[in-house]
Amino acid sequence: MEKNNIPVIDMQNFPGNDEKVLREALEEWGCFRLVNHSIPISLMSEFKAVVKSLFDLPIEIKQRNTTPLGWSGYGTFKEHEALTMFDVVFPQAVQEFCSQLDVSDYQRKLVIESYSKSVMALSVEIMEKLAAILGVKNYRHSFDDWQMFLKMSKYNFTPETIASDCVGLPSHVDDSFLTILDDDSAGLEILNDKTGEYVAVDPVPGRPLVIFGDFVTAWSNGRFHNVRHRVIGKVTTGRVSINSFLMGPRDGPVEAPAELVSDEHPRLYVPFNWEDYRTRQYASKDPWEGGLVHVLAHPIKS
Ligand SMILES: O=C(O)CCC(=O)C(=O)O
Ligand SMILES: [Fe+2]
Repeated sequence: MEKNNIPVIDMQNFPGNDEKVLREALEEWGCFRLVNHSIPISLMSEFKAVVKSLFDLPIEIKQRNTTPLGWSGYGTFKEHEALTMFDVVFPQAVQEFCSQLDVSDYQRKLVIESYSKSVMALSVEIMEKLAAILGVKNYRHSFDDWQMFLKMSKYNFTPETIASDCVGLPSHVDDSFLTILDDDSAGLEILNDKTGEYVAVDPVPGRPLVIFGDFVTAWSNGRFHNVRHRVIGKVTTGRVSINSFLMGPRDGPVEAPAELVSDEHPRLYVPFNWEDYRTRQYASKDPWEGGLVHVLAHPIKS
């Protein structure tokens, strides 16, 4: 556990004591810090350096970054600009991103492709552990075909915006199963539901943070927690963060597997397609409010 109480999971301690820690992290926090994981630390820092260099490109080049998803690609929001690489399971998708931004073959092969593979493999490993904890067998071998996208963000805070307690990204829950956030960006805060207070998540080099989103709550039939979080202005050096979002099945809905539904635990959420869910969130009046309320199996009558 860290000084702010955020659980720390050792990926090598399975089976072992960390199964219990992982369960508690999911039931209480909706996030945890990772140690002894499979992404090489040198690759994390090389990838970060490449991402920083992409943000230094002229705006006309950054604007070439588009994806098949209407709501992603290069965009700006207040102090924040973002690039997206969609569907990292496919080398063609990585290639497409790299050609949009004139990335060299060296950087593509040795850094961007390697990082994408590595972060996807780690997400699959985490999902397998979640399935094992819940006793879910049907999903065990199919996570590696799930869709994942990478959102790279740069926050251009100034001394003035920092002094005015600037929120770089408002409080929200992720529309994802899980999000792996790279290791060294100050300013992230997560909400501790028990105390109702935000907790600062300090950067720890080599130790990414895993954040659970709405889809894990739906899939686990309410057993696992998602977590509200936000980014506040702390540094003026251009805060760059890399978010790897594991979205869900390629050809099927997000739904609680049969093992998790019973008379005692009736289905809480109707099955949904993750892309429709996200599209609705983006179109909604308040996209920062969680979207689970729209997929309740028994909507609350007003
Ligand atoms: O930049 C960060 O640290 C977090 C960003 C985030 O929460 C998001 O993009 O969903
Ligand atoms: Fe987020």
